Amino acid sequence: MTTFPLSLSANWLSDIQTDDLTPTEQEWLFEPHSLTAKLKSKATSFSVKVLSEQAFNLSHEQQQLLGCKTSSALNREVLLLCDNNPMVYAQSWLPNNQTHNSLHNMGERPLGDVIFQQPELVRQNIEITRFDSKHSLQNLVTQLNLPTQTLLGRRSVFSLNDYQFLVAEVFLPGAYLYS
Ligand SMILES: C=C(O[C@@H]1C=C(C(=O)O)C=C[C@H]1O)C(=O)O
Repeated sequence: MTTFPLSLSANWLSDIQTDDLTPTEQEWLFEPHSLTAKLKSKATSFSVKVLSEQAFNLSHEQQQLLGCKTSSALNREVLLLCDNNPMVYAQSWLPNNQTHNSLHNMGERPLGDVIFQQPELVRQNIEITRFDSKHSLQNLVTQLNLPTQTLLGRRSVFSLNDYQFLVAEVFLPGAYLYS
């Protein structure tokens, strides 16, 4: 039985040694625009499977990352699928805010299709990490019948005017980034 939210506890680095990454890994990890759009450009069909969407308090680290006084947030966890193959596990943290609940209850619409349409969107720096074969994330990989392997992930804080939210993405085995 999977308990959400999944832990993405890791050593997130904003200055990872890029010479440890292949050009393809760098291309995907540092993609500044919508990952949804990039995946759609590679696939015949694209879909979002919502794994969990729930009210959940931000951790102290997340509150610091977001400069957020409140801890209450909406946690959203999805799979992004290309041609019905799960490519990315994404976890977003949307602080509760009277003015910005437009990103709540997105259902199977990808966040990226909404936020990248907004000219005021600002993406702060992208942090990268690796999840080794012992990380608890591998339970999801096994449930998806995918092979255990070291996984690459990225996360960044986005701002829409004075509203900050956190998006993390983990590239699953078989993702284009590993090709
Ligand atoms: C932020 C984006 O939205 C994508 C879609 C998400 C969702 O629907 O929950 C979450 C993270 C992203 O992979 C993007 O396309 O870059």
